[in-house]
Amino acid sequence: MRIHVVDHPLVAHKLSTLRDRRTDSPTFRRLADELVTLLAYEATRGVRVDPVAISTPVSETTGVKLSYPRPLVVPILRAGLGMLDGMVRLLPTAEVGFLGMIRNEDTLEPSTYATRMPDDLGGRQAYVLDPMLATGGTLIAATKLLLERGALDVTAICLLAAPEGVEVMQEAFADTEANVTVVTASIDERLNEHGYIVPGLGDAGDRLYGTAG
Ligand SMILES: O=P(O)(O)OC[C@H]1O[C@H](OP(=O)(O)OP(=O)(O)O)[C@H](O)[C@@H]1O
Ligand SMILES: O=c1cc[nH]c(=O)[nH]1
Ligand SMILES: [Mg+2]
Repeated sequence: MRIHVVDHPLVAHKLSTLRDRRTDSPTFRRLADELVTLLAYEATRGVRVDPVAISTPVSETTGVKLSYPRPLVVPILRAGLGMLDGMVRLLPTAEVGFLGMIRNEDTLEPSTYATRMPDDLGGRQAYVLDPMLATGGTLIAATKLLLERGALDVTAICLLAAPEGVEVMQEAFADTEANVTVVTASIDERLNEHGYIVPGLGDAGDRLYGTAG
């Protein structure tokens, strides 16, 4: 598995405001949207394109267009939904599939409560959206499901990652032939005893949707 930390002052600036506990939900949503577009620029570096002949007003030349089959974008509900608009702004022709997953607050084990995407992902490049890679349980399960359905490669865009989650992802996909990549704005210090990323940003879903109580 490949991990890419996007090192850019604009990303660091937006992430700092996102982390701040005083940032309200509307601002949090806007920043998450802006950040995913910046991360997606790096994450799509390997998106497949085909050559295409074009005529400019001056001459004939060769350009490129996205290959078929189209890329598949998969937000992991609920928090990943806050990253969807920012992603499809960059890849407007992508197909979108949905995975609803929640991790148990006591065991930290993920469970899947909704799956809505093509059964056959043969030849598809998949982009998973989830703001938080914590223990890694959720992203491992999502990536396995996509690879089992035939995805050519899986690129996850996570706003934040914990070192523990990165390590288990690396172990889980060490022998996988398909390319698995995680693109993130930061690898934080650690997980706390509740499985939350430190310093992190708290519960991404609660902060996006105003359910923090
Ligand atoms: O790496 P892990 O330890 O598996 O944790 C990460 C998961 O936890 C959060 O979702 P959550 O279960 O809070 O669901 P939500 O998006 O509905 O809030 C987050 O959005 C990831 O999906
Ligand atoms: O820090 C964390 C860990 C998991 N899920 C979150 O929303 N935040
Ligand atoms: Mg949550």
